[in-house]
Amino acid sequence: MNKRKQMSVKEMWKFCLFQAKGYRILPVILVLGMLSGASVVYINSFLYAKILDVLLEEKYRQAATFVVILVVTVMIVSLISKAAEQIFSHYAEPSEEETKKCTAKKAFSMEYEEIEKQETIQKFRRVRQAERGHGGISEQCMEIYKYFTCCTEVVFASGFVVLLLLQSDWEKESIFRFLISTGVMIAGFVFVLWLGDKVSERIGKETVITMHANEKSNALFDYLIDLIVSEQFAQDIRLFQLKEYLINKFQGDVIKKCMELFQRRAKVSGRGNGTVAFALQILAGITYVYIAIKAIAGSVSAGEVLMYAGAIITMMNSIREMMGAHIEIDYANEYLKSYEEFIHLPNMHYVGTLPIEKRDDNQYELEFDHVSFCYPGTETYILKDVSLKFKVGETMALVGMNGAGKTTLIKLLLRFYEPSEGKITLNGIEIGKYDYEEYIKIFAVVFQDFRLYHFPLDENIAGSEKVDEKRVWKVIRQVGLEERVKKMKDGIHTLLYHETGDGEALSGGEAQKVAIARALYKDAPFVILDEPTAALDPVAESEIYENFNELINGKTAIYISHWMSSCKFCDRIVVLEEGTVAESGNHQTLMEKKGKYFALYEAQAQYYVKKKAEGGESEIL
Ligand SMILES: Nc1ncnc2c1ncn2[C@@H]1O[C@H](COP(=O)(O)OP(=O)(O)OP(=O)(O)O)[C@@H](O)[C@H]1O
Repeated sequence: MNKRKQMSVKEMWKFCLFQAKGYRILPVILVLGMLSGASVVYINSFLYAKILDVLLEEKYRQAATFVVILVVTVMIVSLISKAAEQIFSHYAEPSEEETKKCTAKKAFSMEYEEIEKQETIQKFRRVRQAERGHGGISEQCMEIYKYFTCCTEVVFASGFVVLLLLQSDWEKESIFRFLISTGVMIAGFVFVLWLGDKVSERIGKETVITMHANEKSNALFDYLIDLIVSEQFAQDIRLFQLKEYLINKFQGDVIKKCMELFQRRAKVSGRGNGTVAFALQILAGITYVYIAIKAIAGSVSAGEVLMYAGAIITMMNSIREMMGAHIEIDYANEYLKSYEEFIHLPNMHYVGTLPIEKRDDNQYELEFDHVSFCYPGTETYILKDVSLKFKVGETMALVGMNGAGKTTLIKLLLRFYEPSEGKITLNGIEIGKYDYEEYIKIFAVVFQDFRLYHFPLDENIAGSEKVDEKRVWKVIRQVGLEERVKKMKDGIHTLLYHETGDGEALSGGEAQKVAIARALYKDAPFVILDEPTAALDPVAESEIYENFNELINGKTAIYISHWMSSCKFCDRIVVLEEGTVAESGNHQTLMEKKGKYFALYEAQAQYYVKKKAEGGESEIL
């Protein structure tokens, strides 16, 4: 494993200042909080010592005065410390939400190709994992705040130790003994601080290893939990009796390995913390002996014994807390690195800036010019030297066997991927040169594996919370869903499905109609329908075909289907075979040609033949 770079104190300070951007008061709050938080204990120790000393001297009035000073000072300083902490966390908290929003924004705006990559998924998981556990940005702020407070406490405690060392009665104590004991104490402190740093680094390393392993196991856990609540899988799990199989996955290797790492981390942490605690205890012992010697020699009073002992205990706690904070900071630092990396992942194809010319006549011409393509990381060409022109206002059917490359061709058109060879142009300009957001607006697409969101129906159709209700009703009517929607409990505002509340479920065909309605609502000049009627009943399907021209309303339409009779209404049919254009023409010419299209049509027709005149064509019902 590479040596990780720990966050230095300077970096921590810079981080706090970075967070304070826009809140100029924050560094002042930080310093005030640090000083007040660290001083409370020492004010206590100091004044207790004073009270004890004057009580022993039977100066009760003076003792009462010290008590009042103690109460008032501690109250004021504690209030300042708590207020500073609150203000700091108040400003740090929103930054957490901000990072979540930024992560989601980045993830949603990433190219499809990037989202498919394991590497990206892993980076995203890392960010999510850190957001879910420790390591968020606000937590980082609070840990740094805590770390600085502990450091200040240690500095104050060191001041007390120096005070203790200097409080010598030189007539009774030899300079030699003073130097030896001072040397031992300083060496002890330096050693404990060094040991604490090493141990926190080691535990930090283990934490990060565990965290990385936990990403995998969390991903698996999330998936398994999704399976439990998914209606889609609920049937299969019961029908195929997958209960045992899935329960075993909860105890699978990935999860076991993660548990082992958690145990190992606990061991390392237990051992490390134990060692530091032991070293601290020895150091405290030495210091107590030192204080006792001084007390016996009469160099320090009873109250001062109490004060120094209190300071030593506080310092031990501060060192322990400092270590804990350092581990958390280190861990959160790893998260922040992942976050930075993720947010700054470059966008590959979205670099184009040309605006799309707004045309009322929809004269947009798309062309595939000798396009070949293989998916990233593979060597098999899925499309080979495809040249195609999409004529304005034309309806074109794309047919071919499974895996012929039909959907791939559409994905290239939508810039989900870039062609490996050749180019795709819009009105003569390569599509990559256009601004992506504008480019994608000219397409309304229904994919075969479309998804509806578990949000209200109208928002699903409009793709926004701002809904033009008239238009929603229009497209609902066009796809034949009007009666169904009228029966829904909140009409077009009805929540779909159950994931985000008590929604209404749709049948597969109804969902497909909503997906088509969504495409129609977009009112884009290009309509792409990939197997748009696969889930529709025969009546709904024939209605869609009969009204197809009305539905697309003179737009350019690309239509993928395995149902050959539904291609007949298209102006042009393109047959893809193993990634190449095998044939192109209208139904009549292709049937007369008796080539691939004819073979596909006839293969289907034999089951649904209406009539077959001698030597003539069959007609699929
Ligand atoms: N993301 C991907 N990475 C690698 N290969 C892929 C990817 N997506 C699809 N393929 C491969 O590309 C080939 C063509 O797939 P495509 O989905 O374009 O076919 P299709 O003609 O639409 O098929 P169908 O009629 O079954 O929908 C398939 O062999 C498939 O395995």
